Amino acid sequence: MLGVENLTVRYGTQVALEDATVRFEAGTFSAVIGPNGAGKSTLLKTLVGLLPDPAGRVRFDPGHTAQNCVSYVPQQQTLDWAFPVTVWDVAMMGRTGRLGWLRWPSRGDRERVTAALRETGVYELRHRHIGALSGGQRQRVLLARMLARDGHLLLLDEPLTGVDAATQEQLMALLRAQADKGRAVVMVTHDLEQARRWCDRIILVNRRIVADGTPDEVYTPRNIEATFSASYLGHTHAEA
Ligand SMILES: Nc1ncnc2c1ncn2[C@@H]1O[C@H](COP(=O)(O)OP(=O)(O)OP(=O)(O)O)[C@@H](O)[C@H]1O
Repeated sequence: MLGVENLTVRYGTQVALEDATVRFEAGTFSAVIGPNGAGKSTLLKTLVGLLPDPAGRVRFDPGHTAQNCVSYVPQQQTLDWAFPVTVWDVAMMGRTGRLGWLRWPSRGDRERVTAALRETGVYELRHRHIGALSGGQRQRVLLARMLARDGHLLLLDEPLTGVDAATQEQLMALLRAQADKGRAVVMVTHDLEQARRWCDRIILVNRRIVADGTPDEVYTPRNIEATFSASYLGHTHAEA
């Protein structure tokens, strides 16, 4: 459905991602896993068109574009939760593409948003200001916006962060169901165990793609060490 070929992304002189080739298929739930600074968010942002791709390494199947098929859920902490809008407004952005009334929502839009808010369990909170939500509720609202958009490819950057165990289970089941309905779901996560339980496919990243396959294929001591060891040592020194 969508892939990158030999993708290298630099911020100035720093290489965030090097020679990455990966393809995401319909009906599959993939986890992108790696240490802090490994280039995971960079991969998602390139797929969704938020970073320039001068070499044209992002490839969609015919008829698909980032605009018509991708739903992207950024990291929660990158958003401005003080913005004066309600839960309903944010979910409606999934339909209209923006806040405000530049495009008046149709009845179909309102029905889709209602269904998405019910599916994620925040319909009762629809009139509430987004600043007055807990971390888990915020994540549900972002998922509602994603569902309302009806994309074929769902990209989520650390959806489990700041979410309690019971809510994590619900979110994972919801994403699994989306993949089972034929969507391609891609989640960045630090949680190796949740990824093993719910995902078909694991992609280990540490500036390069270290491994790509089923959890059993990918979770070998050698791959885990190649992905995490150097960075963990680096963090330990930095924090000491
Ligand atoms: N806008 C930017 N300008 C400069 N450097 C950046 C920018 N965004 C990311 N980087 C750097 O690129 C590298 C990869 O960052 P990225 O956010 O993709 O990592 P990540 O794997 O998502 O990390 P984390 O798990 O901490 O969210 C890091 O070294 C980061 O400091």
